[in-house]
Amino acid sequence: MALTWTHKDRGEIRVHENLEELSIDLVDYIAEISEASIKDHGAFCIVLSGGSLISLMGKLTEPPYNKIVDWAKWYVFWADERVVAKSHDDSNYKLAKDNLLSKVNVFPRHICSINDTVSAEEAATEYEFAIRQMVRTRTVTASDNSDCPKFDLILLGMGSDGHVASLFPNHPALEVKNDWVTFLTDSPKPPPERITFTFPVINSAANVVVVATGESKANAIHLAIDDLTLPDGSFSLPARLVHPSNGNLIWFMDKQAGSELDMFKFSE
Ligand SMILES: O=C(O)[C@H](O)[C@@H](O)[C@H](O)[C@H](O)COP(=O)(O)O
Repeated sequence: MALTWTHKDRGEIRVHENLEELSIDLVDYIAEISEASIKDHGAFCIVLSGGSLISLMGKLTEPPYNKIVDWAKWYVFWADERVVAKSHDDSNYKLAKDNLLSKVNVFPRHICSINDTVSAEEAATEYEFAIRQMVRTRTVTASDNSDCPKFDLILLGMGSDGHVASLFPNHPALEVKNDWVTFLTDSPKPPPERITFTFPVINSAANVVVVATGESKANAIHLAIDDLTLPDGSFSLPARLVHPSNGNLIWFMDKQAGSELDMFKFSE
């Protein structure tokens, strides 16, 4: 049984017994937001990340989800991407294509991945331009209160250092305000060249999910959710900067990742 609660300003927290239970809850939630978005504006604009998130979404390729989700209305984006060839094992696009997108009926033209033949800087510029065109043509909804897209759902993994997308602790990319997509050539986690959505875009989404599993994430989850004063400011913990201004935030985790949360400790 999951332990769930709503934190006064950190959104909803769902701590699951195991990965099986977490993945069922996650795909149920994705299917629900997909249906609601399509009913509301005829499309579902979903943003993926890399890491274990993709295997946790695997049940979407199985019954009943593969039959009930309206894949033709999906538009797929990435919160971050490694600047490598799309055929490279490090590519987040390849990870999602091999394990998810090739198994369902999303139109290839609705899959918005980066240009893998240019530099990180050019790839970021082109990716932002492509998204701006999609906002202009209203495929992607515009935010009501910022100059940003309002994605229906942004799915983020979280590293044990608290990074989300390719926004790493104390990196200047955390402070980018005027670009939707920025680039790194010095990522502390390899590969070094990446593009990433910036916080203004993440925090303009209608729904944001952070997924964290395993004991190595427990301290970062505690620092991101519980009311703590961080010794060197919140820039040391990117996950703490996930704060949708006008949207919902849900944290999906297993009990290992949630084991240092105040609420989880009190409930034991
Ligand atoms: O680009 C990357 O290096 C990864 O995509 C990374 O950002 C990942 O999302 C987190 O580290 C969580 O990964 P796990 O869920 O596999 O721990």
